[in-house]
Amino acid sequence: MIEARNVSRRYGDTLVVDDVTLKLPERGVTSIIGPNGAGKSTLLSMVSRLLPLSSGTVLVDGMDVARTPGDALARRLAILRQDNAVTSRLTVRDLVTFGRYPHSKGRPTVEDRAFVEGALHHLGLEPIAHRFLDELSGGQRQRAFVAMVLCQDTHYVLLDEPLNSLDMKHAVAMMKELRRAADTLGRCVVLVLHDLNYASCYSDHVIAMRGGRVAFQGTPDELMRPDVLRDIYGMDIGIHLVEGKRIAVHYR
Ligand SMILES: Nc1ncnc2c1ncn2[C@@H]1O[C@H](COP(=O)(O)OP(=O)(O)OP(=O)(O)O)[C@@H](O)[C@H]1O
Repeated sequence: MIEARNVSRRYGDTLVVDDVTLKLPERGVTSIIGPNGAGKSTLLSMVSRLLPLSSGTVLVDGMDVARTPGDALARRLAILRQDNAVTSRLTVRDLVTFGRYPHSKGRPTVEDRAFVEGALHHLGLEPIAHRFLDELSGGQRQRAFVAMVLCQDTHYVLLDEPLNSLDMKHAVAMMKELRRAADTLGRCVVLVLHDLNYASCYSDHVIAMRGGRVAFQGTPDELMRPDVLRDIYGMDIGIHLVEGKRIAVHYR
């Protein structure tokens, strides 16, 4: 289980994550939503130790992330960051193979290669596996980074805005792939999402942040109510039942 205890992060005098205590569900898909600047990415970065905490503790399966060796954490938790800079000339297959590093230490086995091919297949990347990352579209590159993260084969999969740059077809395919990881592989998938309808249709649990704090936690049905959404976003959002699902409409 991932547990945050009284976690805060400040920049100068500004608290951007303010005394957050929460336990993430051990399995299934959890989405973190909320307005720009609410602290979602900062929280995810602290959970994965990309960013040090100003105060508090994060435990992953009871291990304090501040004191856990990097390779031990990398075998349990993988993260997709929002800003994936491409610094060298890698092919899609090279990048995805990097995801196996915590297991292979740079010497991929037959099993590692099978994971790579599986991830390329599941993200629809086989036709472009030989292409260089700096020659791809934004959405193709995003799918390659997600494949790398899934290839790490960790129980905890944290993804900061995985739908960035994806068209509708690829966004739906991505959410179905993440649901598959949760449902058939038993993973704990945690996503930062901006689209309420993807969050509500594909998640088991939703956490909303606002002003550095957790403003809401619950099921998609509990989230998708005008009063709850007004409290989170400070705007009127209509909810309509479509094919039994609560869909948010905010183009008014
Ligand atoms: N390096 C930094 N120095 C100062 N302030 C920062 C820094 N990084 C983030 N912040 C501030 O921390 C706050 C939270 O940022 P964060 O990226 O966690 O928000 P978010 O909820 O993920 O937002 P978004 O939806 O826009 O991605 C913002 O006000 C941001 O300006």
